[in-house]
Amino acid sequence: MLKISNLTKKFGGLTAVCDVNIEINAGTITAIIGPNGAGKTTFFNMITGVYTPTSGQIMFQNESLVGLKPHAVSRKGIARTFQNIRLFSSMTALENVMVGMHQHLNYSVLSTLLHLPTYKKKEKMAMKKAYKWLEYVGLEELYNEEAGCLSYGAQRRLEIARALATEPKILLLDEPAAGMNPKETKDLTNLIYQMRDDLNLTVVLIEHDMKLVMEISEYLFVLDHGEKIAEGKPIEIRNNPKVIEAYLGKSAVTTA
Ligand SMILES: Nc1ncnc2c1ncn2[C@@H]1O[C@H](COP(=O)(O)OP(=O)(O)OP(=O)(O)O)[C@@H](O)[C@H]1O
Repeated sequence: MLKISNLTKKFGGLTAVCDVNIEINAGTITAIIGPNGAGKTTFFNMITGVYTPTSGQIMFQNESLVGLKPHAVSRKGIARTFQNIRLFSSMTALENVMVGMHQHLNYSVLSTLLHLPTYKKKEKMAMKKAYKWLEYVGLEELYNEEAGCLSYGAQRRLEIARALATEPKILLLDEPAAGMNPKETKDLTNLIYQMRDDLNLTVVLIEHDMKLVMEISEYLFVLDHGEKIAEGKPIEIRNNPKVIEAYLGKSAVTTA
């Protein structure tokens, strides 16, 4: 579904992502892991059109994404959440999800300005759909609450609802469990399985919570200093000396 070849991103003299090759199959749950500064978010930013790669190719369902702006990538069916939650904090939960949908609703400028019946009808439909997504992530009772007043776990779920509202084929989650308590993390795990199974979604997550990653991922890619140092199933990654070294230093490998 997603084929990334020889992807590189340089920021001046720093190579944040270096010649990375990754393939992600439809309907899988995949994790991208690696120590801080390994290049994981930069990698997501290239897929989603935030950064243009210095070189390399990103093919999504046999179409190149390189050079597309974020809204165009989203229209192709790739949605994401952010490491630092990016909600409109003074808007309600429902309104935040509606924002996610608007790029898919084609209003003419005139119908928007004049609030013509077509505009009103589409807005009503959007509201219903947004509510459905809130229900899906278990936030329907909080639909009218300001996003900024929601608990941390609820805000992360709201970001997921907003991403789902764009009806993606692939969902990229950047540290979805960061700051969550164990109960919220467990609920998140169930939600990820549910999204894959009910919505046929391909899920790619960047995550530091190793327990979650090892439990949920079918396949993992490991980045370190911008390079892919390993890939495989959880059991292979857990025992890979290069991965242990990247996380814990060389001494951890020699003493293991
Ligand atoms: N816009 C930018 N300009 C310059 N350097 C950047 C930029 N974005 C990222 N970097 C650098 O690229 C490297 C990789 O950063 P990135 O955020 O992709 O790592 P990460 O694996 O997501 O880290 P973390 O787990 O801490 O979020 C880091 O050295 C970072 O400082």
